[in-house]
Amino acid sequence: MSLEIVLVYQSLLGIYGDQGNAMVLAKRAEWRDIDVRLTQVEPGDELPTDGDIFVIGGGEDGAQTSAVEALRADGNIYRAVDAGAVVFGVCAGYQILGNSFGVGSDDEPRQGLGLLDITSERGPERAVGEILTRWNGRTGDDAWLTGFENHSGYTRLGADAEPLATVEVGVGNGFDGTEGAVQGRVIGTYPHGPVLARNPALADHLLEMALGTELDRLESPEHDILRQQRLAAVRTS
Ligand SMILES: NC(=O)CC[C@H](N)C(=O)O
Repeated sequence: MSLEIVLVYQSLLGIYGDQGNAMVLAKRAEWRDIDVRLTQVEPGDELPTDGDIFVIGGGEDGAQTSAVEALRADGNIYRAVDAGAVVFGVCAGYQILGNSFGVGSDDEPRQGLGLLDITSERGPERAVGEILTRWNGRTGDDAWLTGFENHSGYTRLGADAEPLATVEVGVGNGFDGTEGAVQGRVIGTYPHGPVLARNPALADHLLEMALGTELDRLESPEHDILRQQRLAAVRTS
């Protein structure tokens, strides 16, 4: 089995450490003896149309506008999604996957990529802090998702997108107690952390979607302890 992970536009969307999501995906695949290639693309480079998982991170309002313009001009993200790629966007990377986002200096809605049926606009107050959600459709300990959020934009879901999770602590999408969105193989979420380091089951879910096969669980007691610490911290905050 082989897998290409594509880390998109670190120069624009690299300030929240979400590149760690690409590293977590690569490591968890490697630990299972999957042949992994991690490709970084910057504005001006063409995105590979045959990438398996595209990872997009958080960034500032202006940078996310530049990123969406470059991605639209490139166009290959659409070809990759049509070919079955998984796309995972965090915060600004989540908002730009939607139909529009209005979080710039003038709050004017900017056109998104339209890969998720969501719209984002400035919320009543900036959401900053630890977030705890329950992953919809999952049970057990893996269903708890933790991270930290830091965003002004709040997000409404349209009919074609399903929420990823339900908020227990924090703001998430902001309007209705939901967090993140899923539409086919495109997933967006607000938490940083990196979120896939905090929530390995979500990382494995992306790998399984991309590979089209179920993966064996990886035993990692250190990660389990770290995860329990993060869960305890947010529950008592
Ligand atoms: N952390 C982020 O990526 C922030 C995204 C966006 N600029 C907002 O404030 O909503």
